[in-house]
Amino acid sequence: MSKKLSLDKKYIKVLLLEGIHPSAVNSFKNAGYSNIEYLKTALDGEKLEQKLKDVHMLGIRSRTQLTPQVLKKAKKLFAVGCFSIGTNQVELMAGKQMGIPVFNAPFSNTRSVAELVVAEIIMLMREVPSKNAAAHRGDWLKKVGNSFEVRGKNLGIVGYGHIGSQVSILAEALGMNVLYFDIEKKLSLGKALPCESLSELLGKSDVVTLHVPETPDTQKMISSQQLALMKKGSLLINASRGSVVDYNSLAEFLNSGHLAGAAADVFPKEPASNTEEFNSPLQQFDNVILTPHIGGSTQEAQENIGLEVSEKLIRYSDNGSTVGAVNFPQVSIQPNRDKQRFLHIHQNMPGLLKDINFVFTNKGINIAAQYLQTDADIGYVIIDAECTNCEKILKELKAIPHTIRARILY
Ligand SMILES: NC(=O)c1ccc[n+]([C@@H]2O[C@H](COP(=O)([O-])OP(=O)(O)OC[C@H]3O[C@@H](n4cnc5c(N)ncnc54)[C@H](O)[C@@H]3O)[C@@H](O)[C@H]2O)c1
Ligand SMILES: O=C(O)CC[C@@H](O)C(=O)O
Repeated sequence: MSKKLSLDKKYIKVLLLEGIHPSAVNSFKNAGYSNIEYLKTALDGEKLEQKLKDVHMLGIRSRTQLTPQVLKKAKKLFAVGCFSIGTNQVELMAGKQMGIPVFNAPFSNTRSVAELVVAEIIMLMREVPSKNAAAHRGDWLKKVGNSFEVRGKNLGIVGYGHIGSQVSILAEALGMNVLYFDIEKKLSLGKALPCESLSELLGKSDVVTLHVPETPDTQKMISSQQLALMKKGSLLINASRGSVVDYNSLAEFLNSGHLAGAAADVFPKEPASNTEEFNSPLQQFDNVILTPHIGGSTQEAQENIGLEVSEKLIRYSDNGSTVGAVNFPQVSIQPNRDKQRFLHIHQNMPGLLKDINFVFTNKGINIAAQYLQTDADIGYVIIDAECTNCEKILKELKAIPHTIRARILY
């Protein structure tokens, strides 16, 4: 066995923000990490930058914004875990250019979101939100009004990914006709039918539900123009991201009665903690369900996310594996404790691997195994070598032009 070279786990600082499920803390502890700080809230600005100064691994949910400026100041940060599906809160390209892989949990809360959406479809179709609000004020609204069964109604799903497709199955079990629109070709589940365009879907649906990621293309993808295409008396549900819908326009269409109701779980500006005030132009409407970004907030989902993301961070920290990273070349690798393991992250330039190998071959050091993956921007190589002068080797690896980061793992 080699002598111990890497940073001892007790010195690897893990910071978990935003009340991540305690399953993550247990998972780090079980893997030998003891330097863990756990906060219930998000941090921003100066407070976040100060806190990150000595942090090696950071866990966040959807509220902590990791901008290039914040990342640049976090000199020791070597990995980020988003304990969520969305990763739009992190500047992924900046992270990559700084050699920081970002991991997430792409599946663990999808069922929870789908269940909430199905519940909201039924509640909105039965006008429960406005009847409930009236009852709280002492008014008794016992009338059929515009209450309908969901059976036989058209549900339009925008974004037929992990969540959209589960909503599709559940809604079809309730007797709804499912239509969907996705920019990618998707396998239709059950009897669901694809639409050629967003406009086609909007014009045909009694309820529209949004399940797209936040991207430049999805910014305000539902605004006045699209709302005007929706059927009179139809419903809109947004549990994707706040930036996807122009809520001022939605408020106008609710005001005019063109839309019969809506549900929103996500907002362009969400409070950083439960003590901050929440404001939205939708607050004036009894026929709108407002929830505080809790689509994925169930015990089942949060426990699974805690385990899934912490395990990805631990595998990267322990072995160098980047499987599941959303901004990094993926290297799947097992530990090889009989050798010394080096990680080298560099800008993807021709000839760099030759320079890296020269550091070893020039000293007659045997490279036992090498794993390289690249993307258009960076290269990530793991080298298992048999060396005695590892610190010197590391120094030379760091000195290679276009190196972003180099470390000895063990
Ligand atoms: N409310 C919550 O608590 C909560 C929880 C989980 C996820 N989310 C949000 O839901 C989003 C979707 O989650 P998912 O797991 O289904 O993601 P996914 O990646 O599995 O599916 C997203 C789908 O949207 C499609 N898409 C992308 N851009 C599109 C466009 N312009 N028009 C039409 N389709 C487009 C993609 O091709 C993909 O099929 C996440 O990105 C996240 O922002 C919210
Ligand atoms: O946990 C949260 O803050 C919500 C995360 C959710 O929107 C997701 O993208 O998974």
